[in-house]
Amino acid sequence: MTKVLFVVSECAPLIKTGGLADVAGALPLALAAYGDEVRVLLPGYRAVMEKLGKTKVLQTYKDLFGGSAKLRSCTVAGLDLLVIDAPHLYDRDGGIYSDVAGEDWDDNPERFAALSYVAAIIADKGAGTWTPDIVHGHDWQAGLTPEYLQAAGVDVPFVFTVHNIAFHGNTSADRIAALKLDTARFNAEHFEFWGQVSALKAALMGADKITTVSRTYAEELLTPEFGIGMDGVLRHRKSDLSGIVNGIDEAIWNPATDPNIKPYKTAAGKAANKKALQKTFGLGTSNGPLCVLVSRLTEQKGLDLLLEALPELLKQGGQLALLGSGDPRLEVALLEVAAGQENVSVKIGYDEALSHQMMAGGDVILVPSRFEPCGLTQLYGLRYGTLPLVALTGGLADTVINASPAALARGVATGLQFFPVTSQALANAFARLGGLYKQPEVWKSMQRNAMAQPVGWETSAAEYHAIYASLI
Ligand SMILES: Nc1ncnc2c1ncn2[C@@H]1O[C@H](COP(=O)(O)OP(=O)(O)O[C@H]2O[C@H](CO)[C@@H](O)[C@H](O)[C@H]2O)[C@@H](O)[C@H]1O
Repeated sequence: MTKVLFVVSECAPLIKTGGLADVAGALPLALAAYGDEVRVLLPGYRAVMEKLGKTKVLQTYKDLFGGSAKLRSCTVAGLDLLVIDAPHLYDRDGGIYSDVAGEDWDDNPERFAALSYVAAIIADKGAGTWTPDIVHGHDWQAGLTPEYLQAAGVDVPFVFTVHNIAFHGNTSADRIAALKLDTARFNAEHFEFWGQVSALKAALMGADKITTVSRTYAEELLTPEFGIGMDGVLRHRKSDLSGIVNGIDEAIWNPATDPNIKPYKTAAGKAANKKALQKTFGLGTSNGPLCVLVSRLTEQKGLDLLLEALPELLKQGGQLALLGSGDPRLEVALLEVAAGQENVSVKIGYDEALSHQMMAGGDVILVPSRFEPCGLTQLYGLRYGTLPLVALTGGLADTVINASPAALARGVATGLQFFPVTSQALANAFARLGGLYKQPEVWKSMQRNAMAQPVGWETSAAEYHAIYASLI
């Protein structure tokens, strides 16, 4: 049994802004099946503290980056949590990374340095009677952990997973002392990146093993196009880098038992959900496929490509129901298109229950991302018989079997992929989609394939387990 400390800035069902939280909430439970014991170290944001119930105080810190703090332990939804109760860092209005106006918190470097700093204390002194054999950090928020481990002289292996390389956690060099970092290590071998402090670089240089969330993305990361400045560092660490595809929590995402929908065991049960979804989105009926999209609205997700290719979908009789929030300009652009099209409906906001209803009621889940380390919504789609139409990139390349003539002839297709990732290629894919939708037998067989594809955590949890075992 390996004891693993997850260090992560969000974790479902306590706090979620995106896929990172899903992974942090589901992987510990999947690892338990392999005998690994995971505790999740998480900042005590106001929304988290409200959900904790009874906790036990394991440690107190007089001065954790500007104020006193406590480490609390408790169990929520089967997850063993270690929560940093530090009101000066985490108890505030607004989002977990940004204020009410959407601006990043000025003290984000300190807020997440504190997370990494406490991780090193736990690796050193334990939390109660529990001491980790491995520390496993996720994304830049956990990135300074190896620096603090090193400073404390703690020799616990550190595994780092890249969920999204686009966020570097950079800050100016004049904060080195405030972040309790060692000036002597402000160099290219450690946490310096183009004259700045980079939490991501610290992790990539300091980790014993680096993983990312699909095999294709692990290869893409080595190229300038996808490495977003870190490709050189990653090429340097190539022998320690691997890709492990994400799974989904099959208990929460199960069309046969999902409390948010009219449950179904075969794709035939989707019809009633489609009707309900059209009503929710104010859409009429149509003879084409109902496409759904659930996403953070950022440049990464390719919404602009979708807007350009949309006329072809509508020409095929298709409909679009979209749920998302993020970039205000994208929000406005999407709402404007929806206002002028009876077959397009957009809801701005974050709505977990509605996202389930969209998986159940949609014919197609769209993921036109420019880059996608893994992607989770296409996996939900597969499980719900909602065929993914995705860009051929990252995890989308690894999890969807394109309806090519060969795949159709062999009866193995589960969705559609388009490449290059351009609006023209997406429009072509919509034309292909229209053709497939008009062939009910082909469509039904693709739905059966999709629903039969394994999308759980078993295989991937075994791969993480093997990495931990290789380090101790
Ligand atoms: N408005 C909304 N309402 C309700 N639910 C919403 C929502 N917007 C997004 N979601 C949910 O948030 C999650 C998004 O996860 P993704 O993996 O698709 O992308 P994300 O870029 O956040 O994750 C990053 O990390 C994950 C985890 O490793 C990688 O899969 C991914 O490629 C990488 O970019 C899904 O569970 C989705 O349903």
